[in-house]
Amino acid sequence: MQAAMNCIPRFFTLPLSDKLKARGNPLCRNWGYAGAGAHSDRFTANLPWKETLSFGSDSASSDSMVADYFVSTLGDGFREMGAVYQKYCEAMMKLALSIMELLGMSLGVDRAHFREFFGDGNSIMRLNYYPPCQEPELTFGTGPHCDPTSITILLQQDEVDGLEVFSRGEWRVVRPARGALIVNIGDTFMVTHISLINLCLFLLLHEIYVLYRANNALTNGMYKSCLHRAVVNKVKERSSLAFFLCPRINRVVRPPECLVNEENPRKYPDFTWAELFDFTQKHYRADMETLPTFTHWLLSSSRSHYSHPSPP
Ligand SMILES: C=C1C[C@]23C[C@H]1CC[C@H]2[C@]1(C)CCC[C@@](C)(C(=O)O)[C@H]1[C@@H]3C(=O)O
Ligand SMILES: O=C(O)CCC(=O)C(=O)O
Ligand SMILES: [Fe+2]
Repeated sequence: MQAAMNCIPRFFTLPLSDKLKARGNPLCRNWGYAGAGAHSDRFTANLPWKETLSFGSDSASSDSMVADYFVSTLGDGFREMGAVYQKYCEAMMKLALSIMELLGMSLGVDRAHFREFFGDGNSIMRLNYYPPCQEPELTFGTGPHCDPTSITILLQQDEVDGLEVFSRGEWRVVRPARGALIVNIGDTFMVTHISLINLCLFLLLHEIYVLYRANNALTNGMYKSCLHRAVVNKVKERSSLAFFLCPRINRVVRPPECLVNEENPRKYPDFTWAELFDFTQKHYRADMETLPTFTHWLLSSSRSHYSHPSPP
């Protein structure tokens, strides 16, 4: 984990000409380097005070996808960095699937259920780099949002506050703890009537702080996903590593039968992860209202709902 954290400033302090080699990607518009005032090609206001490098991490498609991305995009001089992030993404995927197994056990479904649902997923790895800002009160590193993805495993740089979660009516600092990972649950994933205490105890034993309030498509409207943000400061740069677990791009997101009944009718239409992801990339900047806004957008489109052809 430390090697992965140390590589962040090594990349972002490169000359801009080197970083721009990673801008854009033919495979996925979300991948690549987004420069100072990230996403200026996508948004015209409230640009986040950060630079990011995002890339795919699909264990199913190749066992050297991340390493290959760094060498093919940035050159042979980045072979070692690619190897560090290849290993890091493999470890995050392994952890994420174990968390999914735990959630499956807590839900009373077969422990392989979510492992299979996400095992061939199109996950995203993102390096966040937040330079110091002279007027931090006028901007955000990453504005208030719920991750549209399924779960996020976040590693924060030590000793620099930045991550905040909205809980019990106020913004609360999630203080970095050496060696700790933070797991937050996003719009796509389901956390249902599960004994979250057990989940927290399990994860805390592994020094993983679980930020949850999750409801989402697969929960059929029972909880809200974790609202969080990253603030910046005048003095210290800050880095973070976000591993976003996602299902396969064409996987249909729908709640299990046991969550839908007369008292609890379907609240979200069937949709594929590609539809939600594309919505956040082409039509709407993910915030705390992404899922309801997406649902309204989807229902007002002509596509038939609730009856997506069953996934391949
Ligand atoms: C699917 C994604 C879109 C974002 C990266 C991943 C999960 C988190 C999303 C994001 C960070 C939420 C805040 C707004 C955003 C535009 C950002 O600040 O980067 C979002 C990402 C994105 O759309 O690139
Ligand atoms: O940098 C952080 O602490 C949070 C980043 C985040 O929320 C994100 O990238 O989705
Ligand atoms: Fe986030």
